[in-house]
Amino acid sequence: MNSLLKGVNLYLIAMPGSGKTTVGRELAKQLNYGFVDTDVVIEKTAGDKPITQLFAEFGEAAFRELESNVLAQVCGFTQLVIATGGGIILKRENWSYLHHGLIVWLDVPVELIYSRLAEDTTRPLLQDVDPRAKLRELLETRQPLYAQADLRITITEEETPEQIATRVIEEIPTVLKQNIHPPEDRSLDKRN
Ligand SMILES: Nc1ncnc2c1ncn2[C@@H]1O[C@H](COP(=O)(O)OP(=O)(O)O)[C@@H](O)[C@H]1O
Ligand SMILES: O=C(O)C1=C[C@@H](OP(=O)(O)O)[C@@H](O)[C@H](O)C1
Ligand SMILES: [Mg+2]
Repeated sequence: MNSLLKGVNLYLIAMPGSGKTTVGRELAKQLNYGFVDTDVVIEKTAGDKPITQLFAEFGEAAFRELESNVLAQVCGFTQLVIATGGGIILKRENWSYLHHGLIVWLDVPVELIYSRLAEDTTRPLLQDVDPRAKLRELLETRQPLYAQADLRITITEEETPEQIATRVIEEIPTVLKQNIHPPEDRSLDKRN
């Protein structure tokens, strides 16, 4: 699979709590790829400030700016699995970066996300009086955007991160895009 992908990055998109970070780490291991989590890079860039603090101090718009900057940097590298933040799909400019690689949507039912994140305080957008309703509301706006992924992986409750990663890898050949060039081809593009 690694040779079939030829270094092309995988970008995981999905609702918060869908397992982008967890499955992404496992995917990288199975593919012998590097792993990057855009949220972690954002926190480091901001001097090790947690995402919740960045939202509280500077607001969501400032966070989104940082997120786009990080994505732009990361997509210059190859052989990476990139776990994005759930809202990365909101900005049109981000799609031009995501399309440098193969985009995978981890489609997880709201109820399963809710059960996973019930005790979690690290997702500022879900610190709501009714997090279940908030999740539904977020999904309603975002679903058409997530649906623009190259590959949709519908996830059930029983699957471990390892099993999901294996399934992603098995499905990649069905969607390898003609227009995705392995990194070594990019210089040829410039000459033509
Ligand atoms: N396949 C899975 N089975 C059980 N728990 C999972 C699975 N994937 C993720 N989780 C758990 O769900 C929570 C959210 O996962 P995370 O990887 O942080 O999601 P995201 O990065 O999409 O927000 C974490 O507590 C994680 O351990
Ligand atoms: O859905 C969102 O808008 C967000 C998701 C979070 O990442 P995860 O999807 O990894 O939870 C993080 O980027 C931030 O809290 C905003
Ligand atoms: Mg994450």
